[in-house]
Amino acid sequence: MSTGTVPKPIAGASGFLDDRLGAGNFLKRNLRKVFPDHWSFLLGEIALYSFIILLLTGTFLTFFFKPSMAHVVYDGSYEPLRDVTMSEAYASSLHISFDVRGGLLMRQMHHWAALLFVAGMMVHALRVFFTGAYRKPRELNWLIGVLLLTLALAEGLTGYSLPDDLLSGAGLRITEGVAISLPLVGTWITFFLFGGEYPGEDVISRFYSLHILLIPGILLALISAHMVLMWVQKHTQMPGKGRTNENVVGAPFYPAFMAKAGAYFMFTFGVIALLGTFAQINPIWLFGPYTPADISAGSQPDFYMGFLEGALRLMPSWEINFLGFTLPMSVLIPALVPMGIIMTGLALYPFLEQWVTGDRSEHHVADRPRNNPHRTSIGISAITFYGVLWLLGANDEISSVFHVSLNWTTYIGRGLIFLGPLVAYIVTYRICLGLQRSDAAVIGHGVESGVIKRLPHGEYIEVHVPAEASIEAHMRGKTAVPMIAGTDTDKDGIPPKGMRGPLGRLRAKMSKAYGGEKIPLDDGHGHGDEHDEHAQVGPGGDDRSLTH
Ligand code: HEM
Ligand code: HEM
Repeated sequence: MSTGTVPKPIAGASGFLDDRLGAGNFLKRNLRKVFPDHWSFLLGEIALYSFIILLLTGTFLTFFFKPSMAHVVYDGSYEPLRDVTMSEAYASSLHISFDVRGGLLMRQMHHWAALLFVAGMMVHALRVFFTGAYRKPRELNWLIGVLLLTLALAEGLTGYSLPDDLLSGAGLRITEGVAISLPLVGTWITFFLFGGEYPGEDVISRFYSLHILLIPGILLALISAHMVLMWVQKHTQMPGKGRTNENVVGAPFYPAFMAKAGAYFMFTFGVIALLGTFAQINPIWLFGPYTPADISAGSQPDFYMGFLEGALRLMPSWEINFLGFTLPMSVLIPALVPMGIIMTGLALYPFLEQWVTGDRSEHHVADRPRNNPHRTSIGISAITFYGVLWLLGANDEISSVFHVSLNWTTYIGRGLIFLGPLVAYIVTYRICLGLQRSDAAVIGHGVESGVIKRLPHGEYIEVHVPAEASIEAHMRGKTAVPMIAGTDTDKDGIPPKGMRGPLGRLRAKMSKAYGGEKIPLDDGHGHGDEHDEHAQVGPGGDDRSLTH
């Protein structure tokens, strides 16, 4: 949607392009495109800008990093490791850290940007999830997002394996353990990845190709597709005054949004530069080179790998021996199940929700999380599941800092992994309903004005006034969660098509539950409604009904 007259700079630029490419109208239309405004829409931008910084700092690192496992004797300026034999990869990472001007800053900025990239992406995905912004027509962009998240984890893993110090070696060792545990293809994959027996001489150069070429290339292509789709489909907007499924209320891309985005990029850059300057990250020189025989104490992966590490630590040591083959469930289950549950669950969610609700309409106004309590509870349950695994990834630290036995952290973790999501679901559900009731109370009774009034019979009440129009419009932007129509049986007792058989019955039940809770906004049964303190009285003292 475009607004107002075309500003001079756009007219100039579009005239120039029109004369040469005939693309003036395209530019005019798109530069005036309206973007809605909400703080949570900035989360995706954090991921975007961190990615740009990763490309810039990563390119700098490639000038000096040597992806080779050939042995060299270190003769750089870091005294404690002088004359130690190590791989060229490790020696070059030390060289970057101590002898290349600005090298350590670039390494640290690269690492911090990687953390911010994944963290930004995660909270962005949560924002999209909790507001239901993945619904039609944005399912494709959601799927691209899930792919981006998976690739980012692979990019991080290949990245922090590159320096070939003791810490990255510990990560590689786990990667090898997981790969070799795969039934049938495990040994082959491991030999392919490591170029023979672990650790071999090839893995760093292979990870290097993946890390600087293949994965960033795919990431770049997918991020571009993600942005184009977002542009074409338009952004969702939060409910509010005048906002409907048919319009977009906000500021035009040029100049308002562009200025904001530019400033926000600078801000992200500044934060990463400050972190890179002042907060040490991955001090590879502390632990020395990787040798398979050494075990590093206190080694922790980057935060985004913590959940897989936790899953490994949580799992009992089960294995199945069959016809001379061993299936190490203690590695296989933690490697495949959490990743499988979380990523597959994420990818399928929009389609499952569509199947359950039967809702095939387009949604351009986002939901407030409280207004879809089941979705919100499922999301918080998933976060709890992930969080327990993540915490368990650091159970050695928890054990030593809090002086509890390591075994107990594991036992408690094993209980929490089942119990935690359940409790989280119930609590979140109640909180959502409570928040809906409080909205209903505001709409039904207005907000406290601070004015105390004495009634003729002596009672004191606080006068309530209508909430600000914009707040009320925000609260009223609530659409009921649909249910499949006709879940009931017909006169012969036969359920409608698509609802027959065990799966159909399950679908009908889920549909009823998912769309079932209804707290009307004007139900007037907000908190403490029976008391007069909620009397609907205007500021002037007249009795005034606020029911709309
Ligand atoms: C074109 C893009 C990229 C290039 C050219 C690049 C290049 C590099 C190079 C050469 C290193 C080894 C340097 C060293 O460790 O001293 C490295 C390390 C690393 N990369 Fe990247 N990278 C890119 C993108 C990414 C992305 C998207 C991520 C994040 C998910 C990432 C995460 C990491 C991590 C965690 C390290 C370890 C840093 C450290 O040693 O502390 N990289 N990268
Ligand atoms: C490299 C990582 C990513 C980047 C750079 C990125 C960037 C963005 C940006 C800038 C927007 C528009 C502003 C906003 O809504 O925040 C957006 C929208 C969107 N993103 Fe992402 N995103 C990434 C990953 C993801 C992931 C992991 C998911 C989901 C699993 C996802 C799903 C979506 C969806 C569905 C929209 C449209 C939302 C709407 O219109 O309200 N994105 N993305």
